[in-house]
Amino acid sequence: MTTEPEIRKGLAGVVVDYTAISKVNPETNSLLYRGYPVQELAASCSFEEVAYLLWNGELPNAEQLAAFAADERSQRSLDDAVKRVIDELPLTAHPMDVVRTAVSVIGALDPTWADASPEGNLTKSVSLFAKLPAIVAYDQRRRRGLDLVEPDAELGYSANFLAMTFGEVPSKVVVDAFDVSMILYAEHSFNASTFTARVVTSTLADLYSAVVAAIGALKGPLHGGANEAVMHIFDEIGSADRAEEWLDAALAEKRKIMGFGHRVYKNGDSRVPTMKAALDTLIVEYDAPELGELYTALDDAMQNRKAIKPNLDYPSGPAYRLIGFDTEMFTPLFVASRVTGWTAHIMEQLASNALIRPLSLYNGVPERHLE
Ligand SMILES: CC(=O)SCCNC(=O)CCNC(=O)[C@H](O)C(C)(C)COP(=O)(O)OP(=O)(O)OC[C@H]1O[C@@H](n2cnc3c(N)ncnc32)[C@H](O)[C@@H]1OP(=O)(O)O
Ligand SMILES: O=C([O-])CC(=O)C(=O)O
Repeated sequence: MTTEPEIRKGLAGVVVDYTAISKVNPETNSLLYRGYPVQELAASCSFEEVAYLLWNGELPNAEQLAAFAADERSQRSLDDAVKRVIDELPLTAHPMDVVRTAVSVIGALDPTWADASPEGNLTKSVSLFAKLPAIVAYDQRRRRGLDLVEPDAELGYSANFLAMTFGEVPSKVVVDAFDVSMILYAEHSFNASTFTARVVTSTLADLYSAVVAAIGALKGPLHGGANEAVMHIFDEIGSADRAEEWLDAALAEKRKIMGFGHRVYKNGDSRVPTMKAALDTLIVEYDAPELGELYTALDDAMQNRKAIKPNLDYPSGPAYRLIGFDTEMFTPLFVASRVTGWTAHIMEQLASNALIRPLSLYNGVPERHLE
């Protein structure tokens, strides 16, 4: 008698490989990047330092950081060919499609695309890290009928990102909150988009192909697209006093409440308290208490009805709204951050590669033959 193999839908609970990049521990509700708690990194480091850590395994010393920052700052501008392609894309294209296309064009223009050595892939990773803010900022501005703002090599990553988007550097509170969001979004083990990048890499396709595929996976509302979807929900609800009534109707319709729930964390996402604290600073900065009230009202109602905790997308959506980004730009912001984690995983996959090719159990029509 043959026993049927166990099928784990969605690979839930399946451990597929080792990683030394990050550890998600739902029991202790913690997240470590290269051994460091992400909360400590968010409190004491810049996003540039965290990117360096993810790629190199150690935090940079002052000299290494200066060299890394100079390298990043020198690569922030977009090639004219990339700008032209972005200009050609209609405004009906979702900003994630614009980012995906722009990264694809950058890959096609890179004559060293096939160099998959660790040095070659690190060079490509830093280049994408440096250019993604320009892509996102340019797309945000063109949607508002505004011209591109050139990068400023005097500014750090987040201050420059915001200056390229809004034409000026906002207050330190805003830059710091944005930087914290970039750090928190950077890496999260074998999530769907990172696993996608690893699957593509496992075929020995190039880094750009893996990143483009990962962007596609991140777009969906069950993954990165949830930060955008949270804001649509907030707009539907309108104000805190309507949250319970809205939630009951949504649950009665069997809707998934975006920004809540997680495949790995069942007792709350380790990053939420840090991002909620950053959101709170923005609520004060922009004098927007009603947004905080709505946040709390929906969260409280969700705990009463379903006891499902918020994930990182729940506080980051309203934070990006307050900073001034259009809602559909939120997931591209996630891309700008997660490109660090994706590329670290691409290099880790290549360092000990095995083609990723699981099995399936056939349940179609039995064997049959042409007459
Ligand atoms: C940065 C990130 O990518 S974090 C994730 C962002 N995604 C979201 O916020 C989308 C909303 N959340 C969800 O859809 C889910 O919680 C996921 C996809 C994130 C995780 O889902 P899974 O691990 O597959 O859990 P699953 O979907 O099986 O949920 C288990 C139960 O909780 C319910 N549930 C889970 N999340 C939610 C939610 N957000 N709203 C309503 N019910 C939910 C499910 O309906 C299911 O109920 P059932 O057992 O009665 O059918
Ligand atoms: O880990 C996951 O499944 C989703 C997530 O939170 C992330 O990618 O940051």
